[in-house]
Amino acid sequence: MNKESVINAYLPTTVTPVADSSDTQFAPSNIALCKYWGKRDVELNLPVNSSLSVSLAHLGSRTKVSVSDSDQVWLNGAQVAAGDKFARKVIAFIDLFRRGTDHCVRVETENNIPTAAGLASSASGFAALMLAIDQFYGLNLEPSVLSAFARMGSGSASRSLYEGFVEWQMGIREDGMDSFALPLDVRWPQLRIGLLKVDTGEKAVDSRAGMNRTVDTAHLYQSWPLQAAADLERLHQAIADQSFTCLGETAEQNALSMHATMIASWPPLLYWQPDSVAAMQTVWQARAEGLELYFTMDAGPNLKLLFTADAETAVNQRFPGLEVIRPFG
Ligand SMILES: Nc1ncnc2c1ncn2[C@@H]1O[C@H](COP(=O)(O)OP(=O)(O)OP(=O)(O)O)[C@@H](O)[C@H]1O
Ligand SMILES: C[C@@](O)(CCOP(=O)(O)OP(=O)(O)O)CC(=O)O
Repeated sequence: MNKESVINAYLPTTVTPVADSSDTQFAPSNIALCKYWGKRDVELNLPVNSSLSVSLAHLGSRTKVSVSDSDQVWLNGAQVAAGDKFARKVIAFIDLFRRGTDHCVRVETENNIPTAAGLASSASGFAALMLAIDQFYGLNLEPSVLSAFARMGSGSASRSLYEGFVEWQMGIREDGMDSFALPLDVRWPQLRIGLLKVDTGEKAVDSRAGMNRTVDTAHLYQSWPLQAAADLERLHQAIADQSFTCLGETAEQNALSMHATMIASWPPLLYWQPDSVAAMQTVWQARAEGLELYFTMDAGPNLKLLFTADAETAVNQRFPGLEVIRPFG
């Protein structure tokens, strides 16, 4: 099944831009505590496993779509060349929705997180774009449909439609319309996330290519779906009990297990840099000294530290200048 045929079933045959649709739409970035790693359908971004994330509050993408004389994509105030991969992906996504009409669009987007550095810019980017498209064409789609459509842009974008804890159910349908995310009705005001930026340059192998390479070449990947299912269950329990130890241990082991499958692929994929490993060792040393501090990492060299409000001063002493996010305000 392709994206067009899935979307056709949910949209009118032609869509027209709404006259005064000039609002900018915001979507937060998110960091998975149980990762999405591997697809059962590459075209629709249908995952092998369900995943669970926490959104990064004010960090994310702001996007606006308007009518223009030519198709244009602007990122952080600069026009992106039409042939650039970034622009091509954005316009290809717009094309899924503007069938039957001949207008051109100007897409303006701002990321207040580094782009393509393993800090989940694709998640907030496609979620904000989906919200902007929904408004631009006056579609008024339900959140679950917005999430499923955003997933076709980038899997992790399905979770960036919401604040707080979010679960993306893998679903079983062939068209993937049961594969969308929903927020968890639980808050954890003491939770803190520290962004430890080791390198914010664009990574050589993006998540999509890294994920496909792992599924195709790593025998170790066979153990991943079981690990992810068990971790998801443990995270639900940890969140229900507000047990930070269980949350931190599960998230860290989940991230390291994902990285183990990457390292076991061919050619090998190692997103870590020496400073990433040094930071992990500092976290482990801090824990050995009694500080409740854990980390998670996506497909990149940067760490996201997990801790609670009472540990903030001690964490800052070990990681001076750390950018700290309060996901629940
Ligand atoms: N504001 C945005 N609007 C639309 N698309 C975006 C936006 N920001 C990023 N993207 C898309 O996301 C891609 C980067 O995704 P990639 O998965 O490589 O990195 P990441 O999302 O930063 O890292 P990860 O998903 O591993 O945490 C960009 O090349 C672009 O296609
Ligand atoms: C490691 C991850 O960040 C992978 C994210 O992958 P993407 O959502 O960027 O992949 P595509 O669906 O191919 O666009 C884990 C996660 O966010 O769950």
